[in-house]
Amino acid sequence: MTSPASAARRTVRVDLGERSYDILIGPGLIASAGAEIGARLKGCRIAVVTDEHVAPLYLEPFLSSLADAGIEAVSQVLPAGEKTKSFEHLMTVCDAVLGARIERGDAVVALGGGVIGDLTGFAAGIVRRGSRFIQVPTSLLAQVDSSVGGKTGINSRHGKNLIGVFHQPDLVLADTGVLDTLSPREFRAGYAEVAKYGLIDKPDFFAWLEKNWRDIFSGGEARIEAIATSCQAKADVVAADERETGLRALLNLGHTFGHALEAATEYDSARLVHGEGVAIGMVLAHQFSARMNLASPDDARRVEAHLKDVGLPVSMDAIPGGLPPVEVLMEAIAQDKKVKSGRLTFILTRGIGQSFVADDVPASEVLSFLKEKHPR
Ligand SMILES: NC(=O)c1ccc[n+]([C@@H]2O[C@H](COP(=O)([O-])OP(=O)(O)OC[C@H]3O[C@@H](n4cnc5c(N)ncnc54)[C@H](O)[C@@H]3O)[C@@H](O)[C@H]2O)c1
Ligand SMILES: O=C(O)C(=O)C[C@@H](O)[C@H](O)[C@H](O)COP(=O)(O)O
Ligand SMILES: [Zn+2]
Repeated sequence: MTSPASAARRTVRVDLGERSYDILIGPGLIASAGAEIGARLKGCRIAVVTDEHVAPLYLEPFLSSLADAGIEAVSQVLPAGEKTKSFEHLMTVCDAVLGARIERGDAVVALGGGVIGDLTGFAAGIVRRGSRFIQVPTSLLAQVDSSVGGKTGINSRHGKNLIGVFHQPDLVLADTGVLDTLSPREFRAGYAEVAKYGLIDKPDFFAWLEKNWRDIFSGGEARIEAIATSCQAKADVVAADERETGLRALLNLGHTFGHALEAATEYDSARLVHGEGVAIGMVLAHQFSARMNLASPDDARRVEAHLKDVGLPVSMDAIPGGLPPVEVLMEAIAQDKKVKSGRLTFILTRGIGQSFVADDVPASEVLSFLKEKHPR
């Protein structure tokens, strides 16, 4: 794969019939948000939801871009971090949207990372039985993954993302300029989801990442190329299987283990964030595939080496503060949304870029594998 000639704005279309939408990718999109939104959603008012880290950096520029385009807006700022994906904050967002008399034809905007996107999208999906929704993702993770595809929701004490709806956005504005203020830890976490697309079914993209990841971290054309490639990969899967009846489950590579680890660390972002859980989960998925004689252990070592190179955690013992016993992880795994008739479904692999959906994975095998890997 070669780098593009210029870092100009890119557009990826998510093809879903009457619910199709564009993902605009490039620098300066917050400054031109008013014009982009005004051109598509004529005469709408807007409720913007953001978090306390993003608000001081980007709320005012976003609101003034709307004001310049003659769009009236209200805003709601929430605490940052995974714990915000809760009923309490869902209620706050619904109250703010209704209190501002945002109508169905108006729009609810998520300005922030995946936490704000998932929560706000859920609120937009249920307020007035479905309101228009715009994603303005500000983290790498949100730009390459969570802002696309319409999965929205909150966490439950029974597990991650267990309460939510599918609700597609009408537009995604991914301003790549804002990624310069993201912490290195959060940038790395988002990178795990970028690498995921290579590991699912794009071995050439994974090899390109192994070579070019430093350029992605430092910004410029390689970063935009990686974001656009990721969005296109996700858009293709979502267009083929919007509601995860089959193929879309591939996007869950590393997530069955990762979500169990997030639940086990009580969604404490100081200990583990989603992308870190996915990084550890993808290494575990490759190691488990090797243990089941589906793939070579060399592939698992290659995945581990690359994620370690970029500075991501690659094993459970990298999680600070210890973990509950394996049986607790197994309980979270049993609540995974891919479980069918009580049988576990995992995304396993035959090698780099050869992932597949494995139904009916024996729980006993998973348990003994996790016992080997658990730091105790
Ligand atoms: N719906 C989906 O398809 C999907 C896909 C992947 C992940 N997710 C969800 O997304 C969430 C993780 O998203 P995330 O990694 O963006 O976490 P996040 O929303 O917590 O954002 C990470 C941190 O970065 C801060 N931040 C965001 N943008 C910033 C910027 N430009 N400058 C400075 N700070 C900034 C945030 O305030 C936060 O502290 C998880 O809840 C995960 O389950 C959903
Ligand atoms: O969009 C999807 O489909 C995904 O699985 C993307 C994942 O990266 C994301 O973390 C998603 O929220 C997980 O979905 P879930 O259904 O396992 O909760
Ligand atoms: Zn994810």
